[in-house]
Amino acid sequence: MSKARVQILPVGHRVIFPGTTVRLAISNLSDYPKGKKITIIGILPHEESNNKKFYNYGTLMGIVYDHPIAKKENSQSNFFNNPMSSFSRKDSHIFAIGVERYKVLSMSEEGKTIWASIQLEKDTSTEVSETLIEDLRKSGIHYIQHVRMADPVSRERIKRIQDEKNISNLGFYIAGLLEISTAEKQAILENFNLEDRTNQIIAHALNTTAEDQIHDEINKKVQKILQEQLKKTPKPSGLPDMSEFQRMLGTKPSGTDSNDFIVKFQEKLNALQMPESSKKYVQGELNRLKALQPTNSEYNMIRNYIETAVELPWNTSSQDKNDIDQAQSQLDNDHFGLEKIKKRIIEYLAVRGLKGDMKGSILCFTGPPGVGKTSLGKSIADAMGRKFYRIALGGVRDEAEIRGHRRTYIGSMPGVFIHALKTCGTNNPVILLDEIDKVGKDMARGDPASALLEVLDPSQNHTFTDHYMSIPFDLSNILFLATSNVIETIPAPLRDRMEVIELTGYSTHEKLQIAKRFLVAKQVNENGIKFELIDFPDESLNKIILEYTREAGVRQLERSIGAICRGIAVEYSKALKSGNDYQKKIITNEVVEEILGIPIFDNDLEERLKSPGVAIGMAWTAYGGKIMIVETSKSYGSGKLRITGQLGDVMKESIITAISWIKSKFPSLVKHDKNQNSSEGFSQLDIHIHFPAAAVPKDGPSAGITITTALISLLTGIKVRSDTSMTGEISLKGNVLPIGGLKEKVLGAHRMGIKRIIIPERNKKDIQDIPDYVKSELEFICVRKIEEVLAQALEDKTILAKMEVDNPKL
Ligand SMILES: Nc1ncnc2c1ncn2[C@@H]1O[C@H](COP(=O)(O)OP(=O)(O)OP(=O)(O)O)[C@@H](O)[C@H]1O
Repeated sequence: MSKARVQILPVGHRVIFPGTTVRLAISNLSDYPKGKKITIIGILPHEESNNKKFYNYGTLMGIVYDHPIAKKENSQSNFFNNPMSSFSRKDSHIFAIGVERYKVLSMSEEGKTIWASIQLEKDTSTEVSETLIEDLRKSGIHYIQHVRMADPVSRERIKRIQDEKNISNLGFYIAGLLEISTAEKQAILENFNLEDRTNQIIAHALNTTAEDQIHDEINKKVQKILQEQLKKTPKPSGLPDMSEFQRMLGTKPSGTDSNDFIVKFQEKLNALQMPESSKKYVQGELNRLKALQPTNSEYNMIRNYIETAVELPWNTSSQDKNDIDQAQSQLDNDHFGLEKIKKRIIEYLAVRGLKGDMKGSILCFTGPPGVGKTSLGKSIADAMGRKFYRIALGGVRDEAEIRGHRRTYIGSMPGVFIHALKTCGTNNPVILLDEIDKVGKDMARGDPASALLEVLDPSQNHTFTDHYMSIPFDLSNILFLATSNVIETIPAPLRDRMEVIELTGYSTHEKLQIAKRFLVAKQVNENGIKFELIDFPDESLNKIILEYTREAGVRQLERSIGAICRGIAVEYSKALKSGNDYQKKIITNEVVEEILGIPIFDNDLEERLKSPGVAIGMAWTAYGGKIMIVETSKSYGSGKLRITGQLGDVMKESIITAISWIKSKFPSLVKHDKNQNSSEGFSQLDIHIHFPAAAVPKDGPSAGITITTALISLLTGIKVRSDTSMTGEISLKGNVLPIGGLKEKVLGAHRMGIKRIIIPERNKKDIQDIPDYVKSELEFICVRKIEEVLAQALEDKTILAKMEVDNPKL
């Protein structure tokens, strides 16, 4: 092997092959003058990861004057005959053509120039079959046609590939075109077995083509070439494994896992008991999958489809328990109280069990958050021995989320019901449609409510066809339940399909029982503490209920108990680590404050009603009933009325009505001291009426009597009782008119420690809906006229006598 000493031109991450021409940027052109002796340079690329480290093999280049692409073949053949015959220079670039590969023996730096003593290297084996040469040409042309076709010189390149007689140069030429990494190109350069290298180049050319997502047909050609290759050439050592190419191409040979899943799909499909027409459809898709190349854009989509289809529980169901006693004890074990609701659930389950189908209305648990709607659903599933799945409907705006996307859509998926069935693995789960009142109606993307209706309709749902699946699936074995916060916003056709079961908020007493019997145990367990090591006395649980939560349900209460348990868990694990004994921890009020911080709510109504002009009303909200304080104030002025607290129009009208009534009934009260003789009344005063929690919008007529009472209290200076709350609309004549949502309002007031409740006489009948333990702790005062309200609510009843004196005729 001939040795030489040459100047080295570092070329970064470029690998230049023998036989290829390149344009190189040169920093100092004068180093390469025409006719100067240095005419050969060594090109040595850096290793990709490290700019300082050169590869050991490079290509010896001759600098050429006439650019071979411009000067066509003559110059090139001249050059091959005599590399030093022609040189080119142009601006700060030179053109150079690769001649021979070399190995670096040693390197040295002299000033800015790098020198290396090198040894030229030739192929150790030069034997290649005609077919391999043909395959090389085909793969090169194929690569250009499908990856580099946009290049303006692609036709010349194809011609060159067709014409090149020197197989080594042909391979290097193709390798030079490939968009592969420096390391991969360098590996080709350093391969001195011609046949091996040729195979290597073919593999890269085909692999890159496949990566570029070319058409199916081309893949088939690729596959054919590879198969021929496999048959004709015994695998030389060092040649990458063909199956590896095929893996890269995504065309795995048989016997590998890509075929395994097809075989598995087929087996599963054969075993499935599903309608014949559906089976045929899935079989059709499976046949398509078998014929497709994995690189085809549809391949994965069809694969996912078949996977879903064969995994759906076409014929798998869980055995119903149908044991009413067991169902009753399951419900009792999971929930405190809720007797009426449990009774209705048991009836429902008994009827379902006898009829043997799931047709009939759907139970919809309605009520404030955290009152156990979801957990009742779970208990029902457990009682029946069925799987449970919750679908959060809140915010579903797109029909496709229910009915699935058509498969033409990229990233398409089945709808929530098919997904639920696949997850459950049985075709008769209990599916809870959570927050059915929040199902949006968005005309732009279909109507999810009507899609839902189809799912729930027993006359249609046995052939529910999800758009993604395209084949019907029988949903009639599913037991549907629903939850909602309010009934009013459930789309009417859906509401008609449901039997509404109302859950009201819990009283303080009930919350305490729920906490003691369920929540503490649950949280202690979830936080890894031993039950014997923690004691929650009633007093501290009550503290949490009253001072840290203000809710109808028990969600926040459960969270607070959880937070305390976590605090104790930290102490406990520290003690364990240091080997100390851990004494049973009693959660005193102090511990509660230590962990939860200072109390969030002060429930001292007495304090708030210390001055006249404040009265307690009651409001109904989707989150449960609550008390609503009305505050009023007066100042010298000109009859201005200011109302704050985000009130709706109806509520504002109540204020006007209240003022009119006061003006007509109480002329002397509204006269201001400053001008005793004026008959203008309010005209001497500015009145401000405020409803705290200003950020929450409020509306409705039921605050009428509360506003009137607050104003009378303000004008007379007589305080309103702090143990009394009220609700009722007021008419201009001072009649108290009935209101809605009494039960929730009363429960809300009861939670806040109210003892007396003033309600319209015509709402008396609603008292029966209020649980007995709440009734037993409350005094209900039913009224017809506002005068009765005042007599009951104000601390001093003499106001009534004053009214009569003031205006006996009215
Ligand atoms: N009566 C009860 N007895 C025992 N635990 C209860 C009772 N009511 C509620 N819980 C518990 O309170 C927590 C909250 O209940 P759940 O999640 O079922 O409320 P929800 O009414 O479904 O609320 P949302 O409307 O926000 O979904 C659960 O841990 C549940 O077990």
